[in-house]
Amino acid sequence: MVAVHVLNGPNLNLLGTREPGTYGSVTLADVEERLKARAAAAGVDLTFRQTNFEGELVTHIQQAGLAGAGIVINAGAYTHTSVAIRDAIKGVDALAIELHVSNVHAREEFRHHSYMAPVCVGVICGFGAAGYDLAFDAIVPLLQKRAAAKSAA
Ligand SMILES: O=C1C[C@@](O)(C(=O)O)C[C@@H](O)[C@@H]1O
Repeated sequence: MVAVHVLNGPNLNLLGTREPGTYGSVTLADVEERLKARAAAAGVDLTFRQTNFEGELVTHIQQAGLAGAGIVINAGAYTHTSVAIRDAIKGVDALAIELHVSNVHAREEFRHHSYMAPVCVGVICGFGAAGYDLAFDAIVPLLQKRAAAKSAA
């Protein structure tokens, strides 16, 4: 069974009430519930986490990567500031997708740069909370392919 860890960084616990014009009205609990149903239907082991602390997010990445899980990560503002988060993804050789609810490229200049993007498989942004579903649908076949290649080796 493939495993996916959906990791959320600072302020994402406020999704649904925080700047609704930018982030929409869907809450993180709504997203978690939807993804859990999706994962159960697809036979995927899903872990869903949120933290406001950079070091804790690093630990969550390490735990996911070392367990061989794929990572969907919305690191929030740490995307634009954190070398530690990039190093964690790289350090455990994680298969990761960077996710943003908003289109960061249509926003302030400081949101255009991501420390994580070069160590992720790809980036999904600008599709609102539906981006979580898109990322889940994108990462599962990659993990299945990786698992099949490992068992054939
Ligand atoms: O906290 C966030 C949320 C965000 O990651 C998004 O999901 O659109 C975009 C970031 O720039 C911002 O700091």
